[in-house]
Amino acid sequence: MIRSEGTRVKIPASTANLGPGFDTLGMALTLYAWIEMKPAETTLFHFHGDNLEGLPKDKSNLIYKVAQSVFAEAGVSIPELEITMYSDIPLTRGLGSSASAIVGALFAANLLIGSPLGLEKLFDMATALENHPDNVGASLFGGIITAIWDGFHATALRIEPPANLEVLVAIPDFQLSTSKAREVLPKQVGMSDAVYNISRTSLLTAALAAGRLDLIKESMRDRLHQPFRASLIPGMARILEEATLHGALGTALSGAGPTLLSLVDRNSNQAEELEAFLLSVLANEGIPAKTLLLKPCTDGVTELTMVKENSLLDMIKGEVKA
Ligand SMILES: Nc1ncnc2c1ncn2[C@@H]1O[C@H](COP(=O)(O)OP(=O)(O)OP(=O)(O)O)[C@@H](O)[C@H]1O
Ligand SMILES: N[C@@H](CCO)C(=O)O
Repeated sequence: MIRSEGTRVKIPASTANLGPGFDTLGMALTLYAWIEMKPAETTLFHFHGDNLEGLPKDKSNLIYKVAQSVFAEAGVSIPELEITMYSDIPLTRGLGSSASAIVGALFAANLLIGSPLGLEKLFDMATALENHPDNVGASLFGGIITAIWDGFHATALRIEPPANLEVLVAIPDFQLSTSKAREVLPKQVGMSDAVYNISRTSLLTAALAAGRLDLIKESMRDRLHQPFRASLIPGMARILEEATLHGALGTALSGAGPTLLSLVDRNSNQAEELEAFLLSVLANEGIPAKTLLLKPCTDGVTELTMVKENSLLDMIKGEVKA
């Protein structure tokens, strides 16, 4: 059954890796994108906000293509779609914009045809498109996720974020694509570096599950990707080294960067000092940046109730950041 009135969904941004958990750990964040999808006579896009500028508005768009993959999987034909989107998630900055588009498109398209595909199937499809499960798992399930991918199936376990955890992100004013940030990584790693990361990923996962914020500082360190990516983000090495002196529980590159992410204890009252430190280090390198104080988002992608008289923009007016 096709819903002719269309569907609306809200998708959280995400951060990936959390330092050592390369391609494994993800966390949903309280920063969102919204997608409305309807069957139409001719394919049409309405993009709102600064974060979608330059994206294609034809059938080559990722959201259109992902929606068609859902219809093909379910044996349904809806060749023309009207797609409306608003996003507060900056593009190509390490906050999971591509994962939010993929998860939103999969979820909205599946709802449009009566949800024949289960969440686990959508997770496999999302991971196959993104190539790793960390961002898409967080946007799909919410909270903190630890995930694996065998090339066909993704498996994730969701962890409830500690109640006092906040997330300060410093978003540099330049884009860095995931593909470019993966090109600088080595093809092989040494055993001692692998052990360094496995042990920290395990400790960090257990610390987050147990609410042991005191263990975050040491367990967020990484040797598999951040040292190689540091050359792409001036100021990053100093921030990773010194942010804990300014109130961070731990700091990491968010996803493939260039955003830098610090975990903060809400009760520490040090977010302002940390924000000033992050901005001054980046400014010293000649990089303008902005900061956002976010929380882990406990919900994954959600369906919004369609109210015909209310456009998507009317509906989300009170919620958007920009
Ligand atoms: N709403 C959208 N519509 C179409 N394409 C999109 C949309 N959002 C993101 N994309 C595509 O995803 C690309 C960004 O993906 P990329 O993986 O490089 O960065 P990111 O997802 O923002 O960061 P990270 O994966 O490090 O968290 C954009 O250049 C664009 O091609
Ligand atoms: N785990 C991925 C996240 C970015 O998409 C990476 O670090 O390349």
